Amino acid sequence: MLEEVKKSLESSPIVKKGDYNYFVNPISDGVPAMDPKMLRELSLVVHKHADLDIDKIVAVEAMGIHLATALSLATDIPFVVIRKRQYGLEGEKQVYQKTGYGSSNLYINDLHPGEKILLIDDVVSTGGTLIALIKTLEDLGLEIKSTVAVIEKGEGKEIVEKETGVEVLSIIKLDVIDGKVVIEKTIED
Ligand SMILES: O=P(O)(O)OC[C@H]1O[C@H](OP(=O)(O)OP(=O)(O)O)[C@H](O)[C@@H]1O
Ligand code: HPA
Repeated sequence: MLEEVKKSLESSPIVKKGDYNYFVNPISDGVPAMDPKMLRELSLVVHKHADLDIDKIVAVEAMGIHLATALSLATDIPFVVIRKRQYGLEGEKQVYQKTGYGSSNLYINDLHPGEKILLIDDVVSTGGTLIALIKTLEDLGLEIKSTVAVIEKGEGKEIVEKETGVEVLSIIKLDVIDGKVVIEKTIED
């Protein structure tokens, strides 16, 4: 399992965003094109390891959406997207997100106290995004049954777990070393 995913990640080009070494890959960017086999495989692995006793899958825009869609199709569980767009709907909650190379506001809609959720995103790196979201979702009274970051870059998972007390399920751990993606482990190893 995950051999194609590992190969694809290892061949990711690295681009600089300021000082930040940003890898470009189908999972995290949709560039180059995603092989559906790879997406199916990732969805299967999440399916196997995550707690799916949930009401909703919650995707983070933009690059959690395809992962949530694949999981939703495989499980028949509905998904909702935490958007970068503000709608001004009643109950909409704004969250400030800061990453290693930028920041923006995120907007939470259609999540209600007591609902059980799986939160999914493509990458955890500085942890800024997941920390802000987990804290807000808990304040809103949501029960986070699983938090999935398909790719764990550097110390992202530990940072989030230390700051929130919530476990992060990561499928592949990697780092960017000397201008290359180095895979450190996968959940299947
Ligand atoms: O752990 P962090 O340092 O917070 O980084 C992780 C976040 O960065 C990326 O999002 P980005 O804001 O680039 O948006 P995108 O999904 O629209 O590419 C990624 O999709 C995560 O949401
Ligand atoms: O290096 C990265 N590549 C793609 N997406 C990301 N999100 C945070 N860091 C990265």
